[in-house]
Amino acid sequence: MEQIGTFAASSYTIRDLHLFRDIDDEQIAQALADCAVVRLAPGTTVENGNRARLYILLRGALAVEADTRNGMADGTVSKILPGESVGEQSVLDEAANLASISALEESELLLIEGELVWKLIDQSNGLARNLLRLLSFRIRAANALLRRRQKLGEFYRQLSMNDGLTGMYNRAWMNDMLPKLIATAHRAGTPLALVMLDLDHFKRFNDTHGHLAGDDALRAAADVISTALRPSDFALRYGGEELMVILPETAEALALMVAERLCTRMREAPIFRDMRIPLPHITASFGVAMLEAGMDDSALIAAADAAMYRAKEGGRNRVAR
Ligand SMILES: Nc1nc2c(ncn2[C@@H]2O[C@H](COP(=O)(O)OP(=O)(O)OP(=O)(O)O)[C@@H](O)[C@H]2O)c(=O)[nH]1
Repeated sequence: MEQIGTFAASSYTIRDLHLFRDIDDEQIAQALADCAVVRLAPGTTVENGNRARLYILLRGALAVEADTRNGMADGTVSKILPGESVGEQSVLDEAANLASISALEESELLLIEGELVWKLIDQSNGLARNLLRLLSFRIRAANALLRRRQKLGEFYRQLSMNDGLTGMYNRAWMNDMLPKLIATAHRAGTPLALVMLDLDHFKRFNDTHGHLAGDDALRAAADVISTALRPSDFALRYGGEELMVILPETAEALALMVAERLCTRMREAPIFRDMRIPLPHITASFGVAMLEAGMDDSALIAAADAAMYRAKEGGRNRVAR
């Protein structure tokens, strides 16, 4: 960063500076006359000497990266073009500018010390108004960025909580949610039922019709389950061909009825590899377990799993408890 002269001695005028737009004030031009104009070689960084300063780009282009020291930096880089300014917030905060400002190409900047900016604000309503406009624009842009990030975060969170093949919740979701649902049930003293189901002879289905047809069958099974539940129930893919249904506030008799209904719909659901040739129906074995006093998630899952194996042993395509 090399000082090449002063603003008065340069070929630039106050009209080149967006912050001073519509301010026709001779006094301001005079106040800026002695401000340094510096040149930055491409790739070099502004040395702000830990001061609050306003930089206005006169020529070239700058990249501004948010503060890299306070842990808030996330790689967002803004591009600054001629006439635009950097550092107005640090001047208003009277704090050193912690953003990293570097030249994308050979650039010239006007450097205005923080104290002078304050003096100019006292002198000119126009400057104060322009600064407010600029800050309001920055706040709006920052809010929009935040909203976009929130949406993206939510999108990735959902992606990590859902199974790619069936779209159902996955094991990660269950690890997070089942303990919470169990804690709520224990606290409120309401019943909670867990249904574990495993597709029958699925290895044979895969071996006979191919793995892609197996995937279709799994999707069909997920559809049967997901569409047959109340909005307050949850369905997820527990593992390979094992699915799970969580029924909060559901007593045993009702849970058994729900499981029977799912079992019937499963054996009746059509499965299509393509639209011409429907594949054989699939069935599943269902195990129902009720949350008992002192039970945690592992114990409840183990109980549902044991019930599901009883359904397998009992001949499959059935519900056991
Ligand atoms: N197509 C497909 N198959 C899967 C997927 N996940 C697990 N499987 C298959 O599911 C089959 C499960 O087989 P087993 O555990 O032997 O059980 P099964 O043949 O269903 O027999 P039973 O459970 O005793 O009725 C295996 O062949 C797995 O490859 C998947 O995402 N897609």
